[in-house]
Amino acid sequence: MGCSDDEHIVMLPMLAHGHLIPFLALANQIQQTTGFTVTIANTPLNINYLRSTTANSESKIRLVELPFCSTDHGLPPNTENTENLSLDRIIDFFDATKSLKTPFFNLLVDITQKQGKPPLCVITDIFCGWAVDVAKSAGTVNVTFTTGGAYGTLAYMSLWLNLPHRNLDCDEFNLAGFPDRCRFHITQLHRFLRMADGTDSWSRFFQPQISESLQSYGMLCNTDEQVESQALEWLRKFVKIPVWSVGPLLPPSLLNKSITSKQHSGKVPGLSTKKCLEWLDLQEPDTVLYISFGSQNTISASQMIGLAVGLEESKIPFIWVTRPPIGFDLKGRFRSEWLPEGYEERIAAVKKGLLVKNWAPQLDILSHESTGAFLSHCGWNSVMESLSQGVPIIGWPMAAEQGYNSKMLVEEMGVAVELTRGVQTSVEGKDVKKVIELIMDRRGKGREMKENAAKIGQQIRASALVEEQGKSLNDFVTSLINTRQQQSLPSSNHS
Ligand SMILES: O=c1ccn([C@@H]2O[C@H](COP(=O)(O)OP(=O)(O)O[C@H]3O[C@H](CO)[C@@H](O)[C@H](O)[C@H]3O)[C@@H](O)[C@H]2O)c(=O)[nH]1
Repeated sequence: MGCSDDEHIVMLPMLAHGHLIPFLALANQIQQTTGFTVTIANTPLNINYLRSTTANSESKIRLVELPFCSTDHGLPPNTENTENLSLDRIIDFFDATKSLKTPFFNLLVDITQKQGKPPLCVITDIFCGWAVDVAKSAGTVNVTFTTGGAYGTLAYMSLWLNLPHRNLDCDEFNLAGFPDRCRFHITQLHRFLRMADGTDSWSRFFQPQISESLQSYGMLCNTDEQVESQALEWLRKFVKIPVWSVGPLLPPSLLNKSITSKQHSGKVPGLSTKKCLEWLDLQEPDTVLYISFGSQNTISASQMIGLAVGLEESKIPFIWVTRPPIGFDLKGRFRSEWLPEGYEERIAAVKKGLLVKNWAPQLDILSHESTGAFLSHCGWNSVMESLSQGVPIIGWPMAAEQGYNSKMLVEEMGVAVELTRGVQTSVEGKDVKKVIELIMDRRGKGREMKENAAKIGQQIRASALVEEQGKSLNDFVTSLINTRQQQSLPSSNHS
């Protein structure tokens, strides 16, 4: 490869749970594959969080704090993460992250002085387009990392850069980067994107950050060449910079399918993990519906009632991660009045349902043999975790690129059915019951989805092995080193 292990790569994830974790997983892969020093920079509370998740592991990743004061930007004290921020404030928070520019530059200068050469590259989030210039000023290059998949990332970028839904009379439209057959629908767009016109605060943040990030040396995408071959082809054409697929970055515990409470993922299970696994052990294989909306989303109060009614009427066993509905403190106490009267007692009495407050051991649940389907907001990590276990999905996309992930799962992969979109729709018990019956049906459409998910699951588990991802990472690192060597040659050698 023509490289030495004294190389250094510096990473900067966006300040959000769904981004920190894939960055950490990528950092570990790079470290294991290349032996390079890898530093992750972020704000103090996020570094603390990363430190706590790596405390008992062998991780050799360096974690460096960058100063950030949320109140300087009119945000609540100690806001360093999108979690618990209302949607209206998220764009102010994203905007505030641009203040990391100077501390990040100073970190690169410091590393350069100590090592006698600049880092090989910096790997930053797709929302940190400003890092392209910072990397250049520090004598290195920026590589942009998308924590989403190829299809979702392409749709997200193209929509923000082109705003094709503006000035249209109909609700369906084509999108640059996709073939004509992939028609998009206005309801697949998040509320803020739907209203964006290029002058609003969301456009003013996303348009320059995305277009600047496309000036990077290359892009890393959290997906696999086999799983998203077509979408990767479209993405490469659109971004016009090299794209390396380095994913899906899944925890090793998911790579061996099917565990029960007796052979759980290795850690000593916490109380909630133990409870969930023991409950799952009581159920028949492939019968349980798992319901969760990721790390930071919840649904509206009326949707919660509709979902509860549908679950009860369908009579299937389920585990539901419940959070206070929209408008209430997400970390607050869950009140029984948010569910139909006597609900929790009734479902507990018939041992049909388990409500887990706020956070569940998702990986353990999805890899349990009793789990048969997942009602999900279609965040990319949830999608890959579910499919890696051959578990088909009921889509309920809410924000970010989730609507496009869901579209791909339904139209391209045949592994999902959509229940609804967003948090403003009305969800009726009978509609919930209908999609559950469809996905749990082990004949017809349900069986087809299950079989497709099983096939994709095999591909994902094979490609998520360290050696497989190592190939793509080696390729990426070799390209960086060759480019640096070519650039340091005397100019006469270029001619
Ligand atoms: O009760 C829970 C809920 C979530 N998780 C874990 O939290 C992660 C959630 O990630 P994801 O499904 O991607 O959802 P978000 O946290 O909402 O992810 C954000 O980041 C993703 C990656 O960029 C995007 O695809 C999403 O749209 C964006 O909302 C997964 O690893 C889950 O296993 C749990 O372990 N327990």
